[in-house]
Amino acid sequence: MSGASGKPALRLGIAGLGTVGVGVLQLLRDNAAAITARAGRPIEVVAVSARDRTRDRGVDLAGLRWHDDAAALAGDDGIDVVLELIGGAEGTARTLVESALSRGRDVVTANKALLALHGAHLARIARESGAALLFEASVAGGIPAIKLVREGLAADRLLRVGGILNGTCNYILTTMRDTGRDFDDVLSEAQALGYAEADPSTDVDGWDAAHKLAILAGLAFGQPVAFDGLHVDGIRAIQACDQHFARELGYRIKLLGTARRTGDDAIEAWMRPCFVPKNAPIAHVDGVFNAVVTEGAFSGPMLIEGRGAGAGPTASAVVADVIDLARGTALPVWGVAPKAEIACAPRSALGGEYYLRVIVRDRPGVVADIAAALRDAGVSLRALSQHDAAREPGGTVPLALVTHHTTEAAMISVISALEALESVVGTPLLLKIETV
Ligand SMILES: NC(=O)C1=CN([C@@H]2O[C@H](COP(=O)(O)OP(=O)(O)OC[C@H]3O[C@@H](n4cnc5c(N)ncnc54)[C@H](OP(=O)(O)O)[C@@H]3O)[C@@H](O)[C@H]2O)C=CC1
Ligand SMILES: N[C@@H](CCO)C(=O)O
Repeated sequence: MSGASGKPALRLGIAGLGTVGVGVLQLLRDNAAAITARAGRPIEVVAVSARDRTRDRGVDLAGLRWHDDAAALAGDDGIDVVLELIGGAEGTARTLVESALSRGRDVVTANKALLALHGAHLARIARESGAALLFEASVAGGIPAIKLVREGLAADRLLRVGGILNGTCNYILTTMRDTGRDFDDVLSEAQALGYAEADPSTDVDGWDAAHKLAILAGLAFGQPVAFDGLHVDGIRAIQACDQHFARELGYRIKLLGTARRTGDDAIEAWMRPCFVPKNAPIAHVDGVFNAVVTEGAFSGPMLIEGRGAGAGPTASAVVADVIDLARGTALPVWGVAPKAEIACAPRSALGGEYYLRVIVRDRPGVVADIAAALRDAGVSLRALSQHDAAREPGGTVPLALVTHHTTEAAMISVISALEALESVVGTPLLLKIETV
């Protein structure tokens, strides 16, 4: 088939017919005329694959070739572009993408784990074969984060990228803040509402957001980031008392990612819950919303907020990539010719102001012991607060400490010293204070 332009249709093969795959089919059908006009040619789905052929997916699959083995889409010569919408850094998704790229077939994917862990390798395959690999949907769903960093800011020297990159965590932290409820309780609600997976660890332990941060950092700094050096903390340790202290001290708690240039060939990158000043724009990105933050030497600071997940927003990003391919626009994976991976600074090299929450047995001398641990590590205190209403029947009570600027190495040594004290219960919680 060819369109009014006389150009042949771009033929798609879709692997994965879940939330995103079905969303793409629906978007391509519902918005076909506008998409054809923008792409300059028709876009046609010709083949699909998923695990269960018999499942009713609420979309009409009549006339589409079905592949039981998704990896076979890579060798289907009736396809111009493979859409990998299965997920996972290994297994069928990886095999399919590698195989399609090495045959010179263009690939569009929403798979952040695959890009974060194997992006350098995939970029090499794509470069050798001349295939394009596009992944707009892999970061922050419907927000055009990749286009912002790789194209919109292509002329700039980016100093920092990051943001709130996981809607599940942002929903949980926002609900904990607004209701005073505990993490486990709100997580169960998020699962019931379909925001969090039955196994929520990829989201709540910070990995999903860290994958997205690694991709943004790779684009911002023009070379893939060695993912195993990225410092990742999730939100499981946040308690209702931490939300209380945040409010009292003038902050909000956000799972925040930052990758920052620290030298010509050096970056720091971390994904962790942080205190952010309550008046900062990012403090008001709430619920399931995501925000992408950039800071350029020329463009200055920027924040874009939007929906980071769901069928519609994610499909919009996937199809935008398809339109680019239909127009003949495709850039190198990391925006420049492939380079070696860049390492992140170790955690001990990080620094800043910190919030430290300690559960203590409330008796004379406890604060003196804590002050001694801070003194011994050379850490200066800015504020101290006790949450008396949260006193447990056994006499334990949460204490919050806010430090002046110090090193993370010093805070790690403070925590070790505190854990050795008989008057300290459990593991203290350390959160970075980030002024974004
Ligand atoms: N959901 C979202 O909001 C977002 C998702 N993404 C990413 O998009 C991708 C897809 O996510 P999502 O749609 O939510 O996932 P789903 O779990 O909803 O769907 C996954 C699909 O992949 C199919 N599948 C699984 N294993 C295989 C296999 N071995 N061979 C063929 N098909 C297989 C499943 O088949 P079957 O249906 O038969 O079981 C299912 O149709 C992931 O990389 C995800 O991280 C990115 C941004 C947002
Ligand atoms: N699970 C992710 C969406 C997929 O990227 C989130 O909660 O933001």
